[in-house]
Amino acid sequence: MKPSYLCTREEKNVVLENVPVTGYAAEGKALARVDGKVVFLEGGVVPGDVVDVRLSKNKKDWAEGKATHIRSYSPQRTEPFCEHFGLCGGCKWQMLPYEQQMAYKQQQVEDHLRRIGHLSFPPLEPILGAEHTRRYRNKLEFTFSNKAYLTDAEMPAKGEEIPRRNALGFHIPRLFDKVLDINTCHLMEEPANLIKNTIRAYAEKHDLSYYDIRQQQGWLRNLVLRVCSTGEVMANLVVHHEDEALKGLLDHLLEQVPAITTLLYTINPKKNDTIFDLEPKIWFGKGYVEEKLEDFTFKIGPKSFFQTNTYQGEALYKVTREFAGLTGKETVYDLYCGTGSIGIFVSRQAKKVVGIELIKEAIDDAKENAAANGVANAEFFAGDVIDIADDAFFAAHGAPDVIITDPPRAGMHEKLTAKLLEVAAPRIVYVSCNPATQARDLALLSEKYTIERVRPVDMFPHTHHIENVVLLQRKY
Ligand SMILES: C[S@@+](CC[C@H](N)C(=O)[O-])C[C@H]1O[C@@H](n2cnc3c(N)ncnc32)[C@H](O)[C@@H]1O
Repeated sequence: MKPSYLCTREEKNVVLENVPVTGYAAEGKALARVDGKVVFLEGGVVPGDVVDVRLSKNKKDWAEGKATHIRSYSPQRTEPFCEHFGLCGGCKWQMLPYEQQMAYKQQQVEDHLRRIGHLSFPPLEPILGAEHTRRYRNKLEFTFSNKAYLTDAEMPAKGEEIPRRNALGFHIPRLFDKVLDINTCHLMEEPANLIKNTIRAYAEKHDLSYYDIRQQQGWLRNLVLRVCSTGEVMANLVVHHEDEALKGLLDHLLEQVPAITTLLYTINPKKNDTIFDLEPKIWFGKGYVEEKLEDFTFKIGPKSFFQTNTYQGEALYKVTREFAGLTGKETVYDLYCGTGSIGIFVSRQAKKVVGIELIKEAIDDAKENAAANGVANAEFFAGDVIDIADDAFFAAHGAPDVIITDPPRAGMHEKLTAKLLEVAAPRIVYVSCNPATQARDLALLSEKYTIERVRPVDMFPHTHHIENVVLLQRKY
């Protein structure tokens, strides 16, 4: 049967054979076209592969499925570097050479601006790639589970009992209680793996229980690590309850890993793993670490937000500052400012910086970071940007010359884009971690603005994620 016939019917579980993969779509899904219909593909395939696909969704204009068999491999492919490739949810693009990953990311930004935003824009400036393509994250969170994910090869025959194994690693996407045991992760500098493996060896030797999230039983829950470019290392061990085993474990860890500069533990008796509403306790050290962007120092506590790739974070902020075109005379608004890092980074080139952020603790950090860096021309305000940035606020703090906006993945609220059109600052620099919502927002802003510059920045090599910076200039 010809694939085209199968694909034109709206049936699920259809298998298409010999499908050439042609590109990437949003969210890192590979893409094929079968008889004019777009097919989104999962299953670790890359453009140039020819695959068989089992469809899980089959609509009139598009379908979705998983590659069940790779008939021929793309010449673009390269050998993945990680032993956990294919199971772990991170570094999914490592079978593509880095140059190729960047080309796809750049293409994706361009496609979104064109197809979603229907925008006119100048040629994109070359994507700013990373020098550190591995071990680039300053934060990682590992999970303990008494239910290790078992590969097909490890699964017993039908009818036999499924063996139980402990795991310390990452959640398997879409399987909330299954954790993939990670031996070596390539996302963070050492001593990240050493810390993780030291704790695991001690826990196994002393028979310490790993948490069972379904049964709500067990002791060891999470391990949050920060390894900073400054050399500082913070570990926060999350356990279910106070226990006498804690002292032995933490002291052993400090002895084995002298590079740890601060060690904390957090008691989490809750059903879920979030620790933002819990108070970590300091076991050793000052209780926080410091990161540097140029010569600015940022204090990072166990609950603080900070760009997870310090090197590319700095690169992103440099592009943002360059696009802002500051001369020292401008009033700059930093919307969605987090812990104020962009605002602080541009403060020396601005007359004044005004930051707005939803999370109060982040604003507390922003104020502290500004003071610690001797930044006296920045003010930070906590609250929803839609509520705060009203006429009275702009009147009180001054008409903006430049607005920098860095919203979460969902992009800006329509009310905010409407407000930005009303305020009509001469320049807007839009930093985005989701070019799809950015393109949507830019289309609204195009009523009064033209796109002057576009530059993608790669913050997360080997993933499909992409950051994009756009400079908008008021038309009149
Ligand atoms: C992509 S982060 C940007 C952080 C910051 N610019 C940086 O570079 O570290 C988006 C931020 O927007 C904040 N946020 C989300 N919704 C918001 C809202 N409605 N009003 C103000 N801030 C919001 C989040 O808490 C988060 O800190």
